[in-house]
Amino acid sequence: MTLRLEREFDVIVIGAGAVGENVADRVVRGGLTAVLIEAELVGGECSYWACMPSKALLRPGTALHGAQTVPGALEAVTRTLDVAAVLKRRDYFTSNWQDDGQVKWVEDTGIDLIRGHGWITAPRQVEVAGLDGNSYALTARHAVVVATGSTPNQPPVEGLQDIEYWTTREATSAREVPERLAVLGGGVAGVELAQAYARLGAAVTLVARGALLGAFPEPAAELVAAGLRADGVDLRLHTGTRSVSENDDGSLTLVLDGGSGGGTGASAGAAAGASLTADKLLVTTGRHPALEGIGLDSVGISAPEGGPLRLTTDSTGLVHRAAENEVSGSPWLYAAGDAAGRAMLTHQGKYGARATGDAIAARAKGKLTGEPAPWTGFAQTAYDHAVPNVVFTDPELANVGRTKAQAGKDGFRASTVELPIQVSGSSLHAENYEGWAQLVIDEDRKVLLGATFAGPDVAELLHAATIAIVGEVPLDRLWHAVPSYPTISEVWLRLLEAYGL
Ligand SMILES: Cc1cc2nc3c(=O)[nH]c(=O)nc-3n(C[C@H](O)[C@H](O)[C@H](O)COP(=O)(O)OP(=O)(O)OC[C@H]3O[C@@H](n4cnc5c(N)ncnc54)[C@H](O)[C@@H]3O)c2cc1C
Ligand SMILES: NC(=O)c1ccc[n+]([C@@H]2O[C@H](COP(=O)([O-])OP(=O)(O)OC[C@H]3O[C@@H](n4cnc5c(N)ncnc54)[C@H](O)[C@@H]3O)[C@@H](O)[C@H]2O)c1
Repeated sequence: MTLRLEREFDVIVIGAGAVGENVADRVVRGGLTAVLIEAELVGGECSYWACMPSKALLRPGTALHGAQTVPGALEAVTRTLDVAAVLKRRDYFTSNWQDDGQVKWVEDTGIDLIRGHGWITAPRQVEVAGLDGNSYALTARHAVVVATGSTPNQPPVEGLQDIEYWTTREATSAREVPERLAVLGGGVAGVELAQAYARLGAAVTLVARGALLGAFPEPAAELVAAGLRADGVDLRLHTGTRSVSENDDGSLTLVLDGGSGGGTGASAGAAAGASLTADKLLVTTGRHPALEGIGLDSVGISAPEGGPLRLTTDSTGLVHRAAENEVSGSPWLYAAGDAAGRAMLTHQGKYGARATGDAIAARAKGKLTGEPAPWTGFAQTAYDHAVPNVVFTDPELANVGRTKAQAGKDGFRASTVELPIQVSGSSLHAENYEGWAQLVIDEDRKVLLGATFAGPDVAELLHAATIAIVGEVPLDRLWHAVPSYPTISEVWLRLLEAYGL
């Protein structure tokens, strides 16, 4: 029998990904009740089809290659990757796509969970079509949080809608390695998965309409491109994809628009009019916030004429323009994580979630009115200054804060200092270590605005830069932060010397 159940909570969170979980955790810590609504697996994309499985697929190849770059260890490497063992370890990190562990955490934390699809019907009202067959009419005493994540973009390639292709979900959960894999899109997901599959034995071709990793400084992206090429990835850059069709044997043929043909490294083009045949096609052309079908129109939020449906939020995650959401009255609608459409990264989404959860609890208790001051616990100030990004390829690319171009656009008088990474630590780390580092400096305040590192195992260097940017540490004080000898961090000293200290 189907039941209609009416229930009331302080806070309703739609979406139990990493971000929704963190919002709910913080409001419960703040003394409120919370319910998570989840249509699929508790833990969301990151745990099952994104961060965890993709990194589990990449790490064994990086470890093996790392050993191969150190004489003494190199001689001990006698085999290639054990594909079955790699996939088994990936399955372990995704808990075999079972969410019991995360559900237990939710229960132990004192958060309620309703499995089903949720949508907003009016201010503070949420309807859920429960997976148990029941329907739920929920009322939020204080807040509703949209933490519904994001959805892959489908590029306008003729024939794509008629074939079965891989999104990152299929690529991160595959049980077999295809013989030939075509990857469409030269962003973060594309390069990571291209390298993972190349190292697992697939013949990989990556087609990108622009440069590889175009959002990052070119010398850093060039190093990643060289790493992919060394693994046999065929990079077709500055190359459009006109159409795709399925052949009688089930393989797929892509007709390419042809590239510029010019350039080297991360920006080399493909021959015009080329085609390529593969067994699987992975499409990684970006993602957009998952906001369709969640009832935003019922509270006055709809897509602008001819444009996509997007939310804008204040520094606590409060959604602008939602009915009855004005800060001076009683705000109730928030968005966090990928759904909020800022940086689509787990760590950044969770940071936002902590601030949103704390702000909701503080407002409920009358401890917060209006917008909080920057850098207080309720404000997501770091989104504007220091979003850390790591591309987990081999070599790695790690970047935080502003590039020089972004700094200029934001009105800073910025300069850069950059160097190849050639320090005692790096030469001990690997034979022929190749890396690159750049600092972006605010010339008026003499503090860091951004930093980029590329090279084997540089990801762990990034947090030092994040701390320096968030702390607005003056360069002449940074001079006293002495890097240990011999580590790759010695590049910090070299960069400051090159700047003139
Ligand atoms: C291949 C890949 C690799 C990545 N690797 C990294 C990485 O290494 N590091 C990193 O920081 N980021 C990485 N990301 C990004 C990261 O996965 C996302 O930023 C993160 O998952 C966002 O978390 P979220 O909670 O906002 O959304 P999600 O994890 O997508 O969770 C949203 C949840 O809401 C549920 N939901 C949606 N609509 C409804 C509804 N109406 N009712 C009920 N439930 C609903 C969904 O089922 C889902 O479980 C990667 C992304 C991809 C695609
Ligand atoms: N290590 C990590 O943190 C990590 C790893 C993977 C994904 N992610 C996140 O997941 C999100 C999605 O990753 P992604 O790589 O799909 O997005 P992305 O935005 O990084 O890259 C998308 C790429 O697709 C290209 N593209 C867009 N439209 C196209 C079209 N019509 N035809 C051809 N190419 C087109 C873009 O030029 C770009 O190179 C990103 O926000 C990223 O931050 C993070």
